[in-house]
Amino acid sequence: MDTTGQTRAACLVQVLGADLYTKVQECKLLVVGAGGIGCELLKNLALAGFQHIEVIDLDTIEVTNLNRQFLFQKQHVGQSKAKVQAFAPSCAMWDVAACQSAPSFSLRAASIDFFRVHEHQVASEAVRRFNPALKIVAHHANIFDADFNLAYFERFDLVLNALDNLKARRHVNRMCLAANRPLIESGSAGYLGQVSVHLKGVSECYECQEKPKPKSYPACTIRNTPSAMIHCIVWAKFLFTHLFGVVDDENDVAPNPDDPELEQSAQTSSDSEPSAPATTDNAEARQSTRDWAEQHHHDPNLLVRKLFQRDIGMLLKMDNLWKNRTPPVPVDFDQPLDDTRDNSSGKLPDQRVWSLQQCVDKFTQSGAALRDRLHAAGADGLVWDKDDDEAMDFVCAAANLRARVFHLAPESRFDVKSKAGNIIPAIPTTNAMVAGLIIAEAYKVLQGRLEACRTVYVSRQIASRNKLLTPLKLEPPNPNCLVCRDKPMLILRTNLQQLTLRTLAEDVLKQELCLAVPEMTLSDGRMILAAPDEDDDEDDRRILETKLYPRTLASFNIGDGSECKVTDDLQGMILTLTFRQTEELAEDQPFVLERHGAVTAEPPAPSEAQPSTSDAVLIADDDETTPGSGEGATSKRLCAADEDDAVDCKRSKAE
Ligand SMILES: Nc1ncnc2c1ncn2[C@@H]1O[C@H](COP(=O)(O)OP(=O)(O)OP(=O)(O)O)[C@@H](O)[C@H]1O
Ligand SMILES: [Zn+2]
Repeated sequence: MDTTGQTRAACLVQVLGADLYTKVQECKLLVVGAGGIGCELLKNLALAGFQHIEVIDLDTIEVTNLNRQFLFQKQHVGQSKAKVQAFAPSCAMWDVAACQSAPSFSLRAASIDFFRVHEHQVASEAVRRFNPALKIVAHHANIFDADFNLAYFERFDLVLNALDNLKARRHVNRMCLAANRPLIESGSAGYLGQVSVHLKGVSECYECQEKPKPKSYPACTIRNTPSAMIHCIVWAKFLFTHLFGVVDDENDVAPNPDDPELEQSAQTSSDSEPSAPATTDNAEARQSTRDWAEQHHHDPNLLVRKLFQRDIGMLLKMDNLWKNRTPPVPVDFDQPLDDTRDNSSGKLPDQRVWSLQQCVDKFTQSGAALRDRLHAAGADGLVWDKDDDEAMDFVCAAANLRARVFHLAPESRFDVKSKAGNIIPAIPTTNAMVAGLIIAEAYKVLQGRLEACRTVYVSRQIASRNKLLTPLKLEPPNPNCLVCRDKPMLILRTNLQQLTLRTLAEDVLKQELCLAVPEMTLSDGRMILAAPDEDDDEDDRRILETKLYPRTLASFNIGDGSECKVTDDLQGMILTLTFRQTEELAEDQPFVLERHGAVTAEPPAPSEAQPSTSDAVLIADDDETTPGSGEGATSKRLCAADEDDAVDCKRSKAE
């Protein structure tokens, strides 16, 4: 077989039939995400004969992507994923000869062969002719950008998601519903994978079934009484953001004298022995760690003593906390630090557990480097990233120092990184299977064989039918879905005297409901929240931040039973929110959102064939909570997950 585009086309016509091949050629595709699945998908799309593709990805290529994102090579590190992808398949377009010469017919193996052979010729004209018709437009951008609006989505026949986070997936789902475009969703986590098809009015939308929320921990456990290494890691990440991120005292990790456990104990013991004062009279306890650090020029040598000696001393004074717990032991910096734990022999540096002295050294070295970077960054501050070595060293050292203080087993940098970065092993084979399944479903959508579309699960254990893949019929839309149901209504139960407009806008609307640019209008016509306008200047923003956001809902005359209309023009969402006054919510739960007027039809029962982990597959790699951008119902809880949703929850480089 020769390798001309013509031969390829002839083969495709034979395999697909002329009708479907024409549809494939004419189909305008949007691919969102150009990572592990996205790379495989793009290669498949090119080989499958698709000719009009736009791809959007906000990220740049990292060395850690190279082991499984085969369209990328070493020289691409630092470049836009979307742009390199757009270039690679059209230039290096699939040398069929290379495929055939591979010992087994493996396209991925062939691609590696191809790149090895043609590394310096990828742009050559000879190769270009393999698929001269393929046009890929690449956007190095965030799918939330206003440019990708309804009109943009309407330009496509089909949207394919290859994302890694819930927030972006939810957004694309809404855009596809608004534009009435079919969406094929995909995800993988280790050996598990999933592909699902979402057709407006025909099948469930991506949000018809609620997804599990990222794990969070009570703030008091994190600040005062950690009992597991993950608590120390969450603490260390908040410490990083508090010290080096945008100034926000919500992220302070200093001992918390308002721990409800202290109050309870104080009440129960009020008749007997008085509890030690919770150090509220201590000026240092009231000063934020960030202020303290700034006052001391972020001196890491002073900081390490404050955090692991003085602050621990403060915690020890809250003696009610230690009645039933082993009290922490501050690091004694005046004694030689115990260096006995050295299990390094034969292990890679990242797999070694740092000694106490090494932790202190790493803390001070990375702390000094981060301080300098903070000075250069100015008000924007730094954002934690597991692939930023200094940031990772800082978190690893701080978490391990805290672990030792609280008698917890220290962990290697490798283990801390997988927890802090919420790393889920990514297996290229699973990604390849998922990408193949996406194409199979795309063909059915193009043929209009909607009844033949399936949600397909890839599982490790061969299911009862002795197959790795479990296809399930699509479920009809959930009549209670907040997103695809007509005129959805919600009830917000909260203390209207306490809940601020900021919490409503940032935590309820943006975080919980995943709206991109929400607006709120009360039933008397007053608009209390407007989407930012291009003409908005600094003053407008300052007014929102300093005058409107801190106001309670009651101060806007919102009372029990008040209603407001919430809209999001970008996502085409309109919903009604009814406020209900309550003072009975738990301390760490400032509000509860409920569906109103829910249709009582039984939600579709999960099929037995569905792998129990299936839900997690699509979102298991998700971590949305951004310290500093509000944590929704978790505002008194601290999330294990990473900051910036989109770019975090990375998959590992393993396998
Ligand atoms: N809001 C968004 N807009 C555009 N692209 C996004 C958005 N959110 C996530 N993505 C992209 O989706 C892709 C998902 O790919 P994948 O799950 O393989 O993660 P990865 O970032 O490539 O891998 P790793 O996390 O291990 O570095 C990423 O390239 C990411 O940049
Ligand atoms: Zn729905």
